Amino acid sequence: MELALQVQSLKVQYGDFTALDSINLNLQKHTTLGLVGESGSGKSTLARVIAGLITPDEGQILLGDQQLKKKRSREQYKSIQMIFQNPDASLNPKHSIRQILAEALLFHRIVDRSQVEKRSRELLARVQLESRALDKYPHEFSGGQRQRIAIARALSVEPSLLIADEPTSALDVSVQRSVLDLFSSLKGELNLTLLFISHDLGVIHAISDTVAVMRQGQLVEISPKDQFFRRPETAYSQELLSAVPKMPKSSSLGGLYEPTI
Ligand SMILES: Nc1ncnc2c1ncn2[C@@H]1O[C@H](COP(=O)(O)OP(=O)(O)OP(=O)(O)O)[C@@H](O)[C@H]1O
Repeated sequence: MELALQVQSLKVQYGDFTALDSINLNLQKHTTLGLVGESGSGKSTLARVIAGLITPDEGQILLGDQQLKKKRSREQYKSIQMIFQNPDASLNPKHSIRQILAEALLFHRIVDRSQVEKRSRELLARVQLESRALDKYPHEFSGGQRQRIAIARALSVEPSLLIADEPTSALDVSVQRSVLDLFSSLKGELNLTLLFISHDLGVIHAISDTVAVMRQGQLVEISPKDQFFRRPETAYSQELLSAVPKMPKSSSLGGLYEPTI
């Protein structure tokens, strides 16, 4: 299997504090890596370094076989897109959805001007929104709809890696499931390579092929999903799993996972 991403000996300091320490990680193309770990363990920092929003103090990142330099090219920035917990982080409130999508499509030269409208409609259909959304502004949508628009914007530039950092945790419980289902269907339809961060092990179980566990700035386990949920390698992973309450299968996202230990 081909690698989409390689992270090698990555280190990030915030002043004297080491937020990431000796991180090594490979991500296979067209697979989903679920990243878990307690609050403050460094998950968002790792996501931001990979997306090029933070410069690491040491180590390197390869996208495909290309090493990403400190100053990335426009093409390299485009290739890694990020979905944030709060969709407003990537949606300009002063721009209509038509402008938001057109800007991304044209800036990265994905299509020429004559194709923008058609492609924008297709993108909205992908995230299960109607074309009339194009004339509206972000504040006219619910949180779940705004997250769908942020997903459409990220997909518009055809990234080779999509990073989703807690993309459902700011949403009402009632819409979390539908946004998660959208990720699952996009994953299949578009053959996405996805780095998915969540503190919710039910969500991680539903979406991941591989699970990576962070603790205090280090990666302490990387295992195939089934192995992680059946026989976690470390005592820390076991602790995370045993903290999940048992729920009936149909009750909620948490019910997607029933602990077996
Ligand atoms: N800009 C910053 N300056 C200083 N310290 C920071 C900065 N950003 C994050 N940190 C610290 O680095 C550590 C890792 O933070 P990070 O946000 O990566 O963790 P996380 O695992 O994503 O946490 P959460 O699940 O709560 O989002 C935390 O201790 C945090 O307080």
